[in-house]
Amino acid sequence: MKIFKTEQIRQADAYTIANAPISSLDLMERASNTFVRWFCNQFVNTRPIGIFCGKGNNGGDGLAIARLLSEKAYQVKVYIVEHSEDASEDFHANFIRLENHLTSFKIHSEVDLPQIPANMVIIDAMLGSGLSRAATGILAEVIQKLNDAPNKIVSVDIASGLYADRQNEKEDAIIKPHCTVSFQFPKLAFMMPQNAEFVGNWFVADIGLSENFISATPTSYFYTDKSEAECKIIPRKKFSHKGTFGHGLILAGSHGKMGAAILSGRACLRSGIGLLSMHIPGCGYEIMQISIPEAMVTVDPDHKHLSKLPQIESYSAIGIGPGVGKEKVTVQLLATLLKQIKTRLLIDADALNILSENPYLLDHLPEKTVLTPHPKEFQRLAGESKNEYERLELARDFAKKHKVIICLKGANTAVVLSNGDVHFNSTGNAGMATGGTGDVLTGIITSLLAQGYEPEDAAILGVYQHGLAGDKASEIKGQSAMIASDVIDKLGW
Ligand SMILES: NC(=O)C1=CN([C@@H]2O[C@H](COP(=O)(O)OP(=O)(O)OC[C@H]3O[C@@H](n4cnc5c(N)ncnc54)[C@H](O)[C@@H]3O)[C@@H](O)[C@H]2O)[C@@H](O)CC1
Ligand SMILES: Nc1ncnc2c1ncn2[C@@H]1O[C@H](COP(=O)(O)OP(=O)(O)O)[C@@H](O)[C@H]1O
Ligand SMILES: [K+]
Repeated sequence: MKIFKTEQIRQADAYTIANAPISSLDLMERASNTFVRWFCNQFVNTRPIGIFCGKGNNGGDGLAIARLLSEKAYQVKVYIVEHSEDASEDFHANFIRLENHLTSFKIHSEVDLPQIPANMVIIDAMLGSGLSRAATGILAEVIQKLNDAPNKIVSVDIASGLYADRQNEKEDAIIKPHCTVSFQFPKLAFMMPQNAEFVGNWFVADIGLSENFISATPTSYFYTDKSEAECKIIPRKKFSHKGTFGHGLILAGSHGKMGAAILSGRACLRSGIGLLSMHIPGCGYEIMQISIPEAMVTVDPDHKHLSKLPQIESYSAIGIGPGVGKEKVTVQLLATLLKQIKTRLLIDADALNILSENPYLLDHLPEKTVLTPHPKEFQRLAGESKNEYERLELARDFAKKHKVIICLKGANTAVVLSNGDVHFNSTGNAGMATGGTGDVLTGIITSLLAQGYEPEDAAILGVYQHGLAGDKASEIKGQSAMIASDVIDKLGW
């Protein structure tokens, strides 16, 4: 699914109005109807509804929603926050339509603020994607009051006060909704961890903007949903054999960290690879043979750390990093690997930290190497950033400069391609914030690379499958009890 910036959403709006054709008022009616259909599935009509409207088109939506809900026998109270003398045309039109149904209450100043019954559901339609400056004055006061109340809040299109695609200041007044119903596209703001409390659960309501415009308009931001992930899967053919699915090599583990090697190896085998070899330090030999009988093992001459690169010519993909540490001998091994490698490569964990501490190695990264840093590893690699928008831009610049693919891990992992495109992931949950889940991701993506998936697809699909397995694991174990091995158990499609 594409993610458009505010300006492009406005253009999609205008294009649809001109070409559908449909009047802008009818488009607002359609959007409001879509919202109302969603709302009626969530909330019964015995609960009182309070709709807080601004005076732009977001407020116009609020007025239309008020009328449509009252037609469905909801008890609706409409409050208009008088932040400006002027109102948009469609706000006016909906204000007139509403007059026959309901009286509205104007909020000019703090004294006009209503008492809010505890069971009232609040619909936030004060400011939408037209936000051009921070909410101040009476808007900020209403936002503060609603945030302080215990009531459920549903934001129309986007929380009032939240910029759709740029950074807010810390002190900005922004609604903290329980959920947001966004028109046609998710907003870039929804992908940023720092905005979690200003988004809540979010849903996309298809309001029928022009398909032609959407498909013809380029964007750098995407959201990987089920259908997009599934269409990347290459089916296994009936007469295929283990040679069809590649032979991967994972270099992982050190004394005390053999678990990382085992997790990545198991995940790799559970993701469809034909053959897997593990290169590990001497101390891990028996552990590995017993834990993963399906994997072949090459043993490093060093007992505790990886020090010597094995023969690598025969592998279709190589993954390196989980639990390897940063010993000098391991730095040397990575440098040799970068010089010799001719196949697909994934670099994770301490192997990324080695890159950060030896930046000359970055010049030797093969094109389309997949890097899987968590935020701290990324910071070591690419430097500090003031906020998550800046971090994303830093990742895009880094990926373009070094022609690599970066999986910036976290909720909504951002897969940043070497052309600067960003694919945010839709799966996964906070139960995955536990040691070893990153090693599992290394195994999955290495497996897909070995099977011949293009690195872009291996990264996007691997991240999706990892999160999906995490979601299945959390259904059974719950988020607190699940561990990385549970994620591996739930792999497969
Ligand atoms: N294609 C779409 O996405 C559609 C959008 N619609 C609605 O239209 C909204 C956008 O409407 P508008 O562009 O009128 O903008 P808003 O309703 O978000 O903002 C209203 C007006 O307030 C002013 N304003 C901005 N920031 C302010 C602030 N901090 N304090 C006071 N005033 C401020 C601006 O001049 C803006 O035009 C969307 O969020 C959505 O709810 C729907 O009606 C129909 C279709
Ligand atoms: N809150 C979350 N929601 C979704 N996924 C998460 C969350 N927290 C962590 N994850 C996922 O779990 C993995 C953690 O990786 P990492 O930090 O490298 O762990 P480790 O080094 O212990 O293996 C990443 O793939 C990340 O996207
Ligand atoms: K809103």
